[in-house]
Amino acid sequence: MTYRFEFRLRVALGPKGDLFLTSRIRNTNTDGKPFSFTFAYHTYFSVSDISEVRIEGLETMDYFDNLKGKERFTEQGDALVFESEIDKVYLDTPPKIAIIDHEKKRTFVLRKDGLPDAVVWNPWERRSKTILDFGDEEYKHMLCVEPAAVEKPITLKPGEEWKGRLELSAVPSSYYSGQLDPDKVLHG
Ligand SMILES: O=P(O)(O)OC[C@H]1O[C@@H](O)[C@H](O)[C@@H](O)[C@@H]1O
Repeated sequence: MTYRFEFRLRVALGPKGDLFLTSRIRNTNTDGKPFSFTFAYHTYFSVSDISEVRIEGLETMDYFDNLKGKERFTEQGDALVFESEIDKVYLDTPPKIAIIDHEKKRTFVLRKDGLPDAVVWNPWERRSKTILDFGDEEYKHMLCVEPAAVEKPITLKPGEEWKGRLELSAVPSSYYSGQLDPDKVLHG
């Protein structure tokens, strides 16, 4: 089935280097029909060493595990850490998520709106080798955290518009330096 829609992406850089991405999708069907879609910003973050980074903001969240037949689980531990392939869709996530890179003394802060879910993906060693445009060792230095609307597709009637906003900031500090209170990052 084909649909007419308009997609607008606004990319803006703030004075401190913050990146603002605003997507707008409008149903421009002339036949009166609604349409549904899912959406994700496939944002790849550069990290020092995947085994040393952690994500705060997703602990205790429910997720679908794409590596286990999309079964639903609940995250138990503290911050998320990584030691093998991951492809999970976290559901109803908070508006702020932090990727803490202790070695680089840098934290990425994601602020999102209109994007309830968050995909977390790293192909790790074995799968990396099957991805043509992905170097065999690159998985060590990247992490995808993708603000998304995937669990519940968005449905737009003709004329209706959806907006999904993402703000990315890199904070030149670390959790341990004391300059960055994780609680303030996530809830401030
Ligand atoms: O290569 P892309 O489009 O950035 O996608 C990478 C990954 O993105 C994730 O959203 C998917 O859950 C993975 O299965 C996928 O492989």
